Amino acid sequence: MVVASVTPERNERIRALGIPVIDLSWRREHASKLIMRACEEFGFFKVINHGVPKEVITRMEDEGEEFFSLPTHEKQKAGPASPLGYGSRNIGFNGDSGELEYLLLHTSPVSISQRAKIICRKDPIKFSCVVNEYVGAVRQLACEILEMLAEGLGLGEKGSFSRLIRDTESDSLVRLNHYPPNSTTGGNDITDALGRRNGNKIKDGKGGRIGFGEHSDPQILSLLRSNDVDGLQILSSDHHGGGVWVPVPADPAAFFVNVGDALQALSNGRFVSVRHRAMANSYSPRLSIIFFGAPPLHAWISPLPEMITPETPRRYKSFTWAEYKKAMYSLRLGHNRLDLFHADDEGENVDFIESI
Ligand SMILES: C=C1C[C@]23C[C@@]1(O)CC[C@H]2[C@@]12CC[C@H](O)[C@@](C)(C(=O)O1)[C@H]2[C@@H]3C(=O)O
Ligand SMILES: O=C(O)CCC(=O)C(=O)O
Ligand SMILES: [Fe+2]
Repeated sequence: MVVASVTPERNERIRALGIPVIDLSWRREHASKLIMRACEEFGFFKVINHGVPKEVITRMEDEGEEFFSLPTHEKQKAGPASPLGYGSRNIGFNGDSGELEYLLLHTSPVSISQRAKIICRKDPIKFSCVVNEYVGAVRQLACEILEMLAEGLGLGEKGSFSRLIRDTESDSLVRLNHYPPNSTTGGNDITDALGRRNGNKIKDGKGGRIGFGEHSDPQILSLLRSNDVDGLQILSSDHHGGGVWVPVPADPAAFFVNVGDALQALSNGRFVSVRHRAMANSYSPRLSIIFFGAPPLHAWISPLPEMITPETPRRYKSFTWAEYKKAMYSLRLGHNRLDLFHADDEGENVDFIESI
């Protein structure tokens, strides 16, 4: 059986490097070329002039702030996250934790309206409207970016990627992460489901508090936006197979775009899913909102035929999104779960999936 690899402990290196910035008001072919390059080299870039209205963002951020400012016992009514709902410190089901609390929601309007009744008892209809409006605008931005990537690859069908997250049965998620300030500065602590306070700080190699540990996003494309508090870092690989953590300065006017594992598989490895994490080392609370664009559960993820050539043979097996989710929820946050679906491990991922 194949066992997914966990990235080994690194002697951590942190370096300020330039992050690709794409201005969506540029000429389309120019922007598309730069987006392609960013997805090939880093799997990460920042977009400005993205067209998501400021008011839509502000309304969503206000709902998040209002929810996280509720007393703990009120927030806990929307939890524990399983995986959807309110979570505090615990991430997933396999022992990962971080210095944060969060709300994880499915983006289907039916699911949002059901959750809204518990998350926002005061005005669930307003909460649903605000989230639906945000999701609609950000999904549209994700689709535009995916269509530019399809054009950049010269695919006959520009909707090859975007149709998966436009689908009404798309399994896309939206997550609000709240990282409280460092408690030694007098900030408000968070408690986990058992009421434990954050006494045991989760540290990186340099004494920083890890808010959300190293991982890649499993979906197709993630769009992250945060308030003006820093914390996000991406792992940039050097040419010796090592990596360096690159801090990403906060920019509330921008969206940060992550290539996810599913896009790496669809593009046969041409686009790389970026490993990233969030530090919670600040004096101010950090609020991030992430849209994870995903296919429907029954959709097949398979390298597109155009991406398989004699020079670039098939790297990944075909799998459904449901199979991938099953594998990911059985693994830890930091696992390289796409490793389980390499084309050269004939039949082995099937054993793995059947055994979980
Ligand atoms: C530990 C886990 C949490 C996670 C599911 C997983 O088993 C491995 C991937 C994690 C992740 C990272 C990106 C997103 O925040 C997330 C919602 C996702 O789709 O995969 C989380 C999962 C989660 O928190 O439920
Ligand atoms: O909150 C952040 O900045 C990053 C969180 C993240 O990577 C995630 O929720 O998948
Ligand atoms: Fe992430």
